Amino acid sequence: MNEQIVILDFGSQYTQVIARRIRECNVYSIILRYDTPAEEIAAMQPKGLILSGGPASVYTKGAPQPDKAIFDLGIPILGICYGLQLVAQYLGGKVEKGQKREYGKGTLQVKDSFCALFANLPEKLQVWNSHGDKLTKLPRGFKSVAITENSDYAAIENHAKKMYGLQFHPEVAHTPQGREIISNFVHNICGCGKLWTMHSYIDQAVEAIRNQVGNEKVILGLSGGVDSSVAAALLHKAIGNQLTCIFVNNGLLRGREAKTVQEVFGRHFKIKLQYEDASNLFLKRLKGVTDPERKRKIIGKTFIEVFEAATKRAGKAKFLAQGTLYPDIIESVPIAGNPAAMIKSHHNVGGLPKKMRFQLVEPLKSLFKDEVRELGLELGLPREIVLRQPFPGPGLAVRILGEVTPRRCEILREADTIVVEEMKTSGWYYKIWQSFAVLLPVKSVGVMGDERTYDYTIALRAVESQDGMTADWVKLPYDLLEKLSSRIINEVKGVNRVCFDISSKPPATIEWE
Ligand SMILES: Nc1ncnc2c1ncn2[C@@H]1O[C@H](COP(=O)(O)OP(=O)(O)OP(=O)(O)O)[C@@H](O)[C@H]1O
Ligand SMILES: O=c1[nH]c(=O)c2[nH+]cn([C@@H]3O[C@H](COP(=O)(O)O)[C@@H](O)[C@H]3O)c2[nH]1
Ligand SMILES: NC(=O)CC[C@H](N)C(=O)O
Ligand SMILES: [Mg+2]
Repeated sequence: MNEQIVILDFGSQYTQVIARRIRECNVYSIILRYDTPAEEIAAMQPKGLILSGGPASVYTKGAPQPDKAIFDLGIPILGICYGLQLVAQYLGGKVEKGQKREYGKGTLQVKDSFCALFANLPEKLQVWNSHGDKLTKLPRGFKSVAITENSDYAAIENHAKKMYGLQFHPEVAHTPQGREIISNFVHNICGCGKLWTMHSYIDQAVEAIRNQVGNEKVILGLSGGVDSSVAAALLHKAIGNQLTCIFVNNGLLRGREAKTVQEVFGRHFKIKLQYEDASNLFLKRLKGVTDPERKRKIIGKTFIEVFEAATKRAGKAKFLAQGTLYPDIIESVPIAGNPAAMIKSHHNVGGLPKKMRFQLVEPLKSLFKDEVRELGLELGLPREIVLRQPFPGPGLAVRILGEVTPRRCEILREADTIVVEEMKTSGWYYKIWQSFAVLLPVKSVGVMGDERTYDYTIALRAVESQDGMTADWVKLPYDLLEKLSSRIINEVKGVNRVCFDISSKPPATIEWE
């Protein structure tokens, strides 16, 4: 069993970030609901417990409370923000509504240089706060080990019980030395080694896959995206020829996508690859359709049809593998007023129905995206695949505004190829979340070689984002924009104008449809 740290989630928007930071310290961590019974936690034998932040106030009725028995497990506990307030309140301290919210940067002054949380750190640290409540009386047995401008209890400690609390957020990037604080907690206080690496994960995962699958056959839908590609490489390592990958060409792929997938997986890895060219069917069904949601629905439905027919041809298999990641399965605590309402019928497009007649193999379901990338590189997948930018399931169809026709696909594909090339050459491709071209259905007048043109417009989009939920447009250098514009207009027939999208999300979205 892995050494692990358990994080109880009280609804903080940063809970997953805490888990990732711990794993970056080469320690396995999992997130559980705040009310998970202490017995269940004890059975997992964690080396330490972290109580996350959360939007509630500990003194209000109905505020989320942990099973009180967690305080008697005898393992180190670190409370962050709401977590600190819980620890303090439970052990007899006092938490009240503060005079004003403390939000943003603050300076932490470490008062007790012997506190293990701040080992090897300077006396003054920049930290990031986001709270309105205030600890006004320390619980018995605790002392204050650090203060900020606004708080005498920015960090508290009960050395004997190994209980700690931080009023600020060590997990966010705005606390530059937060990583060291978390490392101090998991290594020095909880005594974890550095056992969690993608290299060691491979052996573990291979064994688990073999145990689950036995001699049965496994089918995997391979999109060429990061998740299914890494799943394919891992499964192939575990079960070799028992794996069949199905790759559907929906006619909406990028320039060399179909070739790359066949080269990398078929020729290089020698994975059994079933190539389904359904591009004509998809394009036929999209004919005349301009509504973005209808396009998505048609593509999603057609994909399932094609995939199901393909699995029948692949021969009898008991298992279907999926590249499900950890963030997909974390049962997070719903936060009141969460605005993640349905804006686009995402992320199920290209997905498969739950009720297919297979049992599931999900070898990536305990991993975060950055871990999946690292794993892919460990497994020998090319950087071109592992470090690629996200590409939406419905493909170029949501980047061709209005009707999707073979001719328009061709134009966008050529422009897109230029964008990818130039972004890579200039070094920007791997620095940002996404960069791509969008084909607008408007034509405008231009002049080329003394002749009048009346052609399409390409919009360029480049965004910076952490998770795709919010995004800022990237201020690409003018000379790069100039290069992109001149290459696209000169090389792509049918385009005589290039624009640059300077909208952030919200209120715009990343894709145009
Ligand atoms: N063109 C395709 N051919 C075969 N399978 C596909 C295709 N597109 C999607 N899939 C399958 O459907 C799953 C869900 O697709 P989706 O694009 O929504 O997921 P994803 O998280 O982007 O995964 P990936 O990074 O593997 O693309 C993929 O992981 C893959 O197994
Ligand atoms: O797998 C996917 N299937 C989809 O249907 C889909 N739609 C958008 N995206 C990607 O999601 C992120 C956010 O996109 P939006 O701001 O356009 O909603 C961006 O990274 C988009 O590229 C999709 N990914
Ligand atoms: N970020 C948090 O955990 C906030 C805790 C609590 N709701 C406060 O405002 O103080
Ligand atoms: Mg995908």
